[in-house]
Amino acid sequence: MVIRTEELSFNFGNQQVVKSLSLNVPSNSIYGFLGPNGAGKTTTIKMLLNLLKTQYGSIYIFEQELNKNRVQILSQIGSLIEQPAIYSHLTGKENLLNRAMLVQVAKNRVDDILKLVQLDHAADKKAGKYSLGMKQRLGIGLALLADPKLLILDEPTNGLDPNGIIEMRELLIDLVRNHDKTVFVSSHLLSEVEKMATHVGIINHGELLFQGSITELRDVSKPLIHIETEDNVAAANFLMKQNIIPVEVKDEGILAPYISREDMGRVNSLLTGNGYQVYSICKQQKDLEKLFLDITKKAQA
Ligand SMILES: Nc1ncnc2c1ncn2[C@@H]1O[C@H](COP(=O)(O)OP(=O)(O)OP(=O)(O)O)[C@@H](O)[C@H]1O
Repeated sequence: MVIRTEELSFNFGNQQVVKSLSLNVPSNSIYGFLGPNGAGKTTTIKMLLNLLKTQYGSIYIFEQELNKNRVQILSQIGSLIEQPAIYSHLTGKENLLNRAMLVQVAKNRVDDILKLVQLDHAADKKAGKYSLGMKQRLGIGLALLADPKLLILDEPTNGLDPNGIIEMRELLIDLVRNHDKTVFVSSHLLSEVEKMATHVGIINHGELLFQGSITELRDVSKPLIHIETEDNVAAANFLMKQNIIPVEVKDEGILAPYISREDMGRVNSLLTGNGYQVYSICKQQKDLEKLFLDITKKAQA
C-alpha cells in the first residue's frame, strides 16, 4: 500500500472530525477520497502531509511510519491543497523555473512538465492570465517537478468548468498509466472521480463508510428486480424453491437479483403460472450518484 492509516482520529477542540479512519491506497491507483462538504477530507489530507499533527492512530506512507520518516517521505509526495502557490506576474514557465531552482531540479525538466500538464502552448503567458483550469494544471506541474511517486490533491476540480474537469481527469489518468504515479484525490462529487478512479473511499462526519475498488462499488449498486405480489412472503418462498434467492422481502415487495429482461419475464411467468398474482415487476437500479447519496445520508440519520 502506498498510503495506509490505522484508526486515524482527529479532534478540533471537542469536535471529533476524523474517526478511526483506516485507509488503504494501493500503489499505482487513482484513489477517489469522497465525502460531502465538512466530511473531514481536508483534515485527513493535512495529516497525511504532516501539516496537522496526528493525535490518535498511525499513518504509513510507502510502508514507513510518517512521524518517524517525515523528511524522506514528504520529499516523495507532490501535493495541491486549496489554491496553488502561483506568482501571477510571472509566466507559467517562470513559475516552474523558480520552483525548479528552489527544489534543486534540473531546469530542462521544466519543458517536460509544461508538456505533461499541457501548458506548453501557454508557457510564456503570465500565470495571472491563466484560466482556473490552467492554474490548477500549473499547480500540479509545480507539485510534479521533484518527480514524486505520490500526488495528494484536495478537490483539484473545484470551480472548474466541464472542459477543465475533463482535462484534469485526462492528466491524472496519464500520470498513473504512463508515469507510474499514485494519485490520492478528494472530491465531494462522485460523478467527477467515477470516470478515473480505480479505488474509492467514502467518508462522512469523519467516518469511512465505504472503501474498495470502483468495481466493488458498482457491485453494491447491481440491478435488482422489484416484484410486488398479492402475498410477498409466500411468493418469495416459492421463488426460493425455484432457486431464485430474494435479497430482501418486504411488505412493499420482493427484491431479487436481476439477470436479464428475458429472465425477468421468466420470473413473472413462473409466479403467475403458479397462482401468485403479480401486481408489478420492474428492474431497479441505483446509479452510483444515488448510491453515494444513500451511503452518506444513511450515516447522517
Ligand atoms: N481549523 C479548524 N478549527 C475548527 N474546526 C475546523 C477547522 N478546520 C476544519 N474544521 C471542522 O472540521 C470539520 C471537517 O472539515 P474538513 O475541512 O476536513 O472537511 P472537508 O471534507 O474537507 O470539507 P470541504 O469540502 O468543505 O473542505 C468541519 O466540521 C469543519 O468545520
